[in-house]
Amino acid sequence: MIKIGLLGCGNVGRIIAAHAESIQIVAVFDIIPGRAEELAALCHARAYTDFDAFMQEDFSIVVEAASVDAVRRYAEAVLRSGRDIVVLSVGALADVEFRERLIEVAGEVGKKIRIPSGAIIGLDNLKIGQISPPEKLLLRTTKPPASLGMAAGTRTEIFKGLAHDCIKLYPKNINVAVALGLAAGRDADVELWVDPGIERNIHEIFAEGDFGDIYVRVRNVPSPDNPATSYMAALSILTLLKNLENPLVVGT
Ligand SMILES: NC(=O)C1=CN([C@@H]2O[C@H](COP(=O)(O)OP(=O)(O)OC[C@H]3O[C@@H](n4cnc5c(N)ncnc54)[C@H](OP(=O)(O)O)[C@@H]3O)[C@@H](O)[C@H]2O)C=CC1
Ligand SMILES: O=C([O-])CC(=O)C(=O)O
Repeated sequence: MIKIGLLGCGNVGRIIAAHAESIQIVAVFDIIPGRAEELAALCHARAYTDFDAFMQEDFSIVVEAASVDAVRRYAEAVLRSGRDIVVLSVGALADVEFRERLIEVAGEVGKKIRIPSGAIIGLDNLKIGQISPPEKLLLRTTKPPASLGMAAGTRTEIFKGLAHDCIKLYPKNINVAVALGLAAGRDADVELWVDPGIERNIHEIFAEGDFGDIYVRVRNVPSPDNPATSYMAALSILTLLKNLENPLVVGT
Protein backbone atom coordinates (compact mmCIF):
# COMPACT_ATOMS: atom_id res chain seq x y z
CA MET A 1 0.00 0.00 0.00
CA ILE A 2 1.38 3.39 -0.96
CA LYS A 3 2.52 5.49 2.00
CA ILE A 4 1.80 9.19 1.87
CA GLY A 5 2.61 12.33 3.82
CA LEU A 6 -0.27 14.79 3.80
CA LEU A 7 0.67 18.47 3.64
CA GLY A 8 -2.42 20.43 4.69
CA CYS A 9 -5.06 19.24 7.15
CA GLY A 10 -8.02 21.34 6.07
CA ASN A 11 -11.07 20.44 4.08
CA VAL A 12 -9.39 18.37 1.32
CA GLY A 13 -7.07 16.69 3.83
CA ARG A 14 -10.10 15.57 5.85
CA ILE A 15 -11.87 14.14 2.79
CA ILE A 16 -8.72 12.26 1.76
CA ALA A 17 -8.31 10.86 5.27
CA ALA A 18 -11.95 9.77 5.40
CA HIS A 19 -11.56 7.79 2.14
CA ALA A 20 -8.02 6.49 2.57
CA GLU A 21 -8.84 2.89 1.64
CA SER A 22 -6.11 2.26 -0.95
CA ILE A 23 -3.44 4.45 0.68
CA GLN A 24 -1.76 4.66 4.05
CA ILE A 25 -1.38 8.18 5.49
CA VAL A 26 1.73 7.94 7.62
CA ALA A 27 2.17 11.57 8.67
CA VAL A 28 0.26 14.83 8.41
CA PHE A 29 1.51 18.41 8.54
CA ASP A 30 -0.31 21.72 9.07
CA ILE A 31 0.57 25.09 10.55
CA ILE A 32 -2.39 24.74 12.92
CA PRO A 33 -1.55 22.11 15.60
CA GLY A 34 -5.19 21.24 16.42
CA ARG A 35 -5.98 20.52 12.77
CA ALA A 36 -2.96 18.28 12.34
CA GLU A 37 -3.76 16.36 15.53
CA GLU A 38 -7.44 15.92 14.68
CA LEU A 39 -6.64 14.56 11.23
CA ALA A 40 -3.84 12.34 12.52
CA ALA A 41 -6.27 10.75 14.99
CA LEU A 42 -8.75 10.11 12.17
CA CYS A 43 -6.26 8.18 10.02
CA HIS A 44 -3.88 6.80 12.66
CA ALA A 45 -1.00 8.94 11.43
CA ARG A 46 1.51 11.14 13.26
CA ALA A 47 0.87 14.89 13.44
CA TYR A 48 3.49 17.55 12.74
CA THR A 49 3.68 21.32 12.74
CA ASP A 50 7.38 21.24 11.96
CA PHE A 51 8.11 20.51 8.30
CA ASP A 52 11.59 19.06 8.80
CA ALA A 53 10.32 16.61 11.44
CA PHE A 54 7.40 15.63 9.16
CA MET A 55 9.87 14.85 6.38
CA GLN A 56 11.73 12.37 8.60
CA GLU A 57 8.76 10.00 8.43
CA ASP A 58 8.62 7.00 6.10
CA PHE A 59 6.45 7.87 3.07
CA SER A 60 7.15 7.86 -0.66
CA ILE A 61 4.91 10.70 -1.83
CA VAL A 62 3.70 14.01 -0.42
CA VAL A 63 0.17 15.14 -1.15
CA GLU A 64 -0.14 18.91 -0.94
CA ALA A 65 -3.61 20.22 -0.09
CA ALA A 66 -2.63 23.41 1.72
CA SER A 67 -2.00 26.61 -0.24
CA VAL A 68 -0.04 28.24 -3.05
CA ASP A 69 2.30 29.54 -0.36
CA ALA A 70 2.95 26.02 0.95
CA VAL A 71 3.91 24.81 -2.53
CA ARG A 72 6.37 27.66 -2.90
CA ARG A 73 7.87 26.92 0.52
CA TYR A 74 8.10 23.14 0.51
CA ALA A 75 7.83 21.57 -2.96
CA GLU A 76 11.52 21.76 -3.79
CA ALA A 77 12.51 20.19 -0.45
CA VAL A 78 10.02 17.36 -1.04
CA LEU A 79 11.56 16.57 -4.43
CA ARG A 80 15.11 16.85 -3.13
CA SER A 81 14.21 14.35 -0.40
CA GLY A 82 13.58 11.81 -3.18
CA ARG A 83 9.77 11.84 -3.14
CA ASP A 84 7.14 12.69 -5.72
CA ILE A 85 4.71 15.48 -4.88
CA VAL A 86 1.03 15.81 -5.78
CA VAL A 87 0.25 19.53 -6.05
CA LEU A 88 -3.37 20.64 -5.66
CA SER A 89 -2.51 24.33 -5.16
CA VAL A 90 -1.16 24.35 -8.68
CA GLY A 91 -1.51 28.13 -8.87
CA ALA A 92 2.02 28.24 -7.44
CA LEU A 93 3.25 27.01 -10.82
CA ALA A 94 1.90 30.10 -12.60
CA ASP A 95 5.20 31.75 -11.65
CA VAL A 96 7.35 30.75 -14.62
CA GLU A 97 10.69 31.07 -12.82
CA PHE A 98 9.48 28.97 -9.87
CA ARG A 99 7.90 26.38 -12.15
CA GLU A 100 10.99 25.98 -14.31
CA ARG A 101 13.23 25.60 -11.28
CA LEU A 102 10.93 22.99 -9.76
CA ILE A 103 10.74 21.02 -13.01
CA GLU A 104 14.53 21.19 -13.30
CA VAL A 105 14.94 19.86 -9.75
CA ALA A 106 12.41 17.06 -10.39
CA GLY A 107 14.36 16.09 -13.51
CA GLU A 108 17.67 16.16 -11.63
CA VAL A 109 16.44 13.90 -8.85
CA GLY A 110 14.25 11.71 -11.07
CA LYS A 111 11.00 12.50 -9.24
CA LYS A 112 7.60 13.74 -10.44
CA ILE A 113 5.37 16.73 -9.80
CA ARG A 114 1.84 15.39 -10.27
CA ILE A 115 -1.04 17.78 -10.96
CA PRO A 116 -4.46 16.22 -10.40
CA SER A 117 -7.38 17.30 -12.58
CA GLY A 118 -8.80 18.85 -9.40
CA ALA A 119 -12.14 20.54 -9.82
CA ILE A 120 -12.38 20.26 -13.60
CA ILE A 121 -12.81 17.63 -16.27
CA GLY A 122 -10.83 17.38 -19.47
CA LEU A 123 -7.18 18.05 -18.61
CA ASP A 124 -6.27 14.71 -20.18
CA ASN A 125 -7.19 15.50 -23.76
CA LEU A 126 -6.58 19.24 -23.52
CA LYS A 127 -2.93 18.15 -23.61
CA ILE A 128 -3.43 17.91 -27.39
CA GLY A 129 -2.80 21.67 -27.18
CA GLN A 130 0.88 20.86 -26.63
CA ILE A 131 0.92 19.49 -30.20
CA SER A 132 -1.81 21.59 -31.78
CA PRO A 133 -1.99 24.88 -29.82
CA PRO A 134 -5.57 26.12 -29.26
CA GLU A 135 -6.48 29.52 -30.72
CA LYS A 136 -8.95 29.95 -27.88
CA LEU A 137 -8.68 28.68 -24.30
CA LEU A 138 -11.10 30.26 -21.87
CA LEU A 139 -12.23 29.24 -18.40
CA ARG A 140 -15.40 30.89 -17.12
CA THR A 141 -15.75 30.17 -13.42
CA THR A 142 -18.89 31.14 -11.52
CA LYS A 143 -19.18 30.64 -7.76
CA PRO A 144 -21.63 31.66 -5.05
CA PRO A 145 -20.35 34.92 -3.47
CA ALA A 146 -19.76 33.13 -0.13
CA SER A 147 -17.15 30.90 -1.82
CA LEU A 148 -15.09 34.03 -2.34
CA GLY A 149 -15.91 35.43 1.09
CA MET A 150 -17.93 38.29 -0.38
CA ALA A 151 -21.50 39.51 -0.74
CA ALA A 152 -23.15 40.33 -4.10
CA GLY A 153 -26.76 41.15 -4.92
CA THR A 154 -26.50 40.23 -8.61
CA ARG A 155 -24.36 38.14 -10.97
CA THR A 156 -21.10 40.08 -11.23
CA GLU A 157 -17.85 39.61 -13.12
CA ILE A 158 -15.01 40.18 -10.68
CA PHE A 159 -12.06 39.33 -12.93
CA LYS A 160 -11.34 39.11 -16.65
CA GLY A 161 -7.82 38.48 -17.86
CA LEU A 162 -5.10 35.84 -17.82
CA ALA A 163 -4.87 32.91 -15.40
CA HIS A 164 -1.43 33.91 -14.10
CA ASP A 165 -2.84 37.29 -12.99
CA CYS A 166 -6.11 35.88 -11.62
CA ILE A 167 -4.35 33.39 -9.33
CA LYS A 168 -2.42 36.24 -7.67
CA LEU A 169 -5.74 37.82 -6.65
CA TYR A 170 -7.69 34.61 -5.92
CA PRO A 171 -5.19 31.92 -4.85
CA LYS A 172 -7.91 29.84 -3.15
CA ASN A 173 -10.37 29.87 -6.02
CA ILE A 174 -8.83 29.62 -9.45
CA ASN A 175 -6.06 26.98 -9.31
CA VAL A 176 -8.01 25.13 -12.00
CA ALA A 177 -7.19 27.85 -14.54
CA VAL A 178 -3.48 27.34 -14.02
CA ALA A 179 -3.86 23.56 -14.35
CA LEU A 180 -5.76 24.10 -17.61
CA GLY A 181 -2.95 26.23 -19.01
CA LEU A 182 -0.27 23.74 -17.98
CA ALA A 183 -2.17 20.95 -19.73
CA ALA A 184 -2.90 22.87 -22.92
CA GLY A 185 0.49 24.57 -23.12
CA ARG A 186 -0.69 28.18 -22.97
CA ASP A 187 -1.94 30.60 -20.32
CA ALA A 188 -5.74 30.38 -20.18
CA ASP A 189 -8.04 33.38 -20.41
CA VAL A 190 -10.23 33.61 -17.33
CA GLU A 191 -13.56 35.13 -16.45
CA LEU A 192 -14.40 34.89 -12.75
CA TRP A 193 -18.01 35.56 -11.76
CA VAL A 194 -19.97 35.52 -8.53
CA ASP A 195 -23.66 34.71 -8.67
CA PRO A 196 -25.96 34.82 -5.61
CA GLY A 197 -28.47 32.68 -7.53
CA ILE A 198 -26.35 29.51 -7.65
CA GLU A 199 -25.31 26.91 -5.09
CA ARG A 200 -22.60 25.11 -7.08
CA ASN A 201 -19.10 26.03 -8.27
CA ILE A 202 -19.42 26.12 -12.06
CA HIS A 203 -16.45 25.82 -14.39
CA GLU A 204 -16.99 26.24 -18.14
CA ILE A 205 -14.12 25.48 -20.51
CA PHE A 206 -14.13 26.81 -24.07
CA ALA A 207 -11.36 25.76 -26.44
CA GLU A 208 -10.95 26.06 -30.19
CA GLY A 209 -8.20 24.89 -32.50
CA ASP A 210 -7.54 22.89 -35.63
CA PHE A 211 -8.99 19.88 -33.77
CA GLY A 212 -12.42 21.55 -33.60
CA ASP A 213 -14.09 23.16 -30.63
CA ILE A 214 -14.73 22.09 -27.06
CA TYR A 215 -17.23 23.12 -24.43
CA VAL A 216 -17.18 21.49 -21.01
CA ARG A 217 -19.34 22.56 -18.09
CA VAL A 218 -18.78 21.20 -14.60
CA ARG A 219 -21.34 22.02 -11.90
CA ASN A 220 -19.46 21.12 -8.75
CA VAL A 221 -20.89 20.50 -5.31
CA PRO A 222 -18.92 22.66 -2.83
CA SER A 223 -17.03 20.78 -0.11
CA PRO A 224 -18.73 20.52 3.28
CA ASP A 225 -16.03 22.50 5.14
CA ASN A 226 -14.85 24.94 2.48
CA PRO A 227 -17.35 26.16 -0.13
CA ALA A 228 -14.53 27.64 -2.26
CA THR A 229 -13.23 24.13 -2.89
CA SER A 230 -15.32 21.73 -4.91
CA TYR A 231 -15.73 18.22 -3.51
CA MET A 232 -14.49 16.82 -6.84
CA ALA A 233 -10.99 18.17 -6.13
CA ALA A 234 -10.52 15.79 -3.19
CA LEU A 235 -11.98 12.87 -5.18
CA SER A 236 -9.54 13.68 -7.96
CA ILE A 237 -6.53 13.32 -5.63
CA LEU A 238 -7.87 10.05 -4.22
CA THR A 239 -8.29 8.74 -7.76
CA LEU A 240 -4.79 9.80 -8.79
CA LEU A 241 -3.34 7.94 -5.78
CA LYS A 242 -5.49 4.86 -6.37
CA ASN A 243 -4.20 4.61 -9.96
CA LEU A 244 -0.52 5.36 -9.34
CA GLU A 245 0.56 1.74 -9.43
CA ASN A 246 -2.12 0.46 -11.79
CA PRO A 247 -0.59 -1.16 -14.88
CA LEU A 248 -3.56 -0.01 -16.98
CA VAL A 249 -3.39 3.75 -17.68
CA VAL A 250 -6.57 5.28 -19.09
CA GLY A 251 -6.66 8.78 -20.57
CA THR A 252 -4.04 10.77 -22.45
N1 LIG B 1 -6.40 22.43 -8.39
C1 LIG B 1 -7.69 22.46 -8.08
O1 LIG B 1 -8.54 22.10 -8.90
C2 LIG B 1 -8.12 22.91 -6.74
C3 LIG B 1 -7.23 23.40 -5.82
N2 LIG B 1 -7.64 23.76 -4.57
C4 LIG B 1 -6.64 24.23 -3.61
O2 LIG B 1 -6.34 23.15 -2.74
C5 LIG B 1 -5.86 23.66 -1.49
C6 LIG B 1 -6.55 22.93 -0.33
O3 LIG B 1 -7.93 23.22 -0.33
P1 LIG B 1 -8.78 23.08 1.02
O4 LIG B 1 -8.41 21.83 1.73
O5 LIG B 1 -10.19 23.31 0.66
O6 LIG B 1 -8.22 24.32 1.84
P2 LIG B 1 -8.32 24.55 3.44
O7 LIG B 1 -8.04 26.00 3.63
O8 LIG B 1 -9.59 23.98 3.97
O9 LIG B 1 -7.13 23.67 4.04
C7 LIG B 1 -5.78 23.98 3.84
C8 LIG B 1 -5.04 23.72 5.14
O10 LIG B 1 -3.63 23.89 4.90
C9 LIG B 1 -3.12 24.84 5.86
N3 LIG B 1 -2.00 25.57 5.28
C10 LIG B 1 -2.02 26.62 4.44
N4 LIG B 1 -0.76 27.03 4.16
C11 LIG B 1 0.06 26.21 4.84
C12 LIG B 1 1.47 26.13 4.97
N5 LIG B 1 2.28 27.01 4.35
N6 LIG B 1 2.01 25.16 5.75
C13 LIG B 1 1.21 24.28 6.42
N7 LIG B 1 -0.15 24.32 6.36
C14 LIG B 1 -0.71 25.27 5.56
C15 LIG B 1 -4.31 25.75 6.13
O11 LIG B 1 -4.12 26.52 7.30
P3 LIG B 1 -4.80 28.02 7.33
O12 LIG B 1 -6.27 27.81 7.36
O13 LIG B 1 -4.25 28.64 8.56
O14 LIG B 1 -4.33 28.72 6.06
C16 LIG B 1 -5.42 24.72 6.24
O15 LIG B 1 -5.42 24.08 7.50
C17 LIG B 1 -6.13 25.17 -1.54
O16 LIG B 1 -4.93 25.85 -1.90
C18 LIG B 1 -7.14 25.30 -2.65
O17 LIG B 1 -7.13 26.56 -3.25
C19 LIG B 1 -8.94 23.62 -4.19
C20 LIG B 1 -9.86 23.17 -5.09
C21 LIG B 1 -9.55 22.82 -6.45
O1 LIG C 1 -12.71 23.90 -6.29
C1 LIG C 1 -12.94 24.64 -7.25
O2 LIG C 1 -14.06 24.72 -7.81
C2 LIG C 1 -11.85 25.44 -7.86
C3 LIG C 1 -10.92 26.04 -6.91
O3 LIG C 1 -11.25 26.35 -5.79
C4 LIG C 1 -9.55 26.29 -7.37
O4 LIG C 1 -9.24 25.97 -8.52
O5 LIG C 1 -8.76 26.81 -6.58
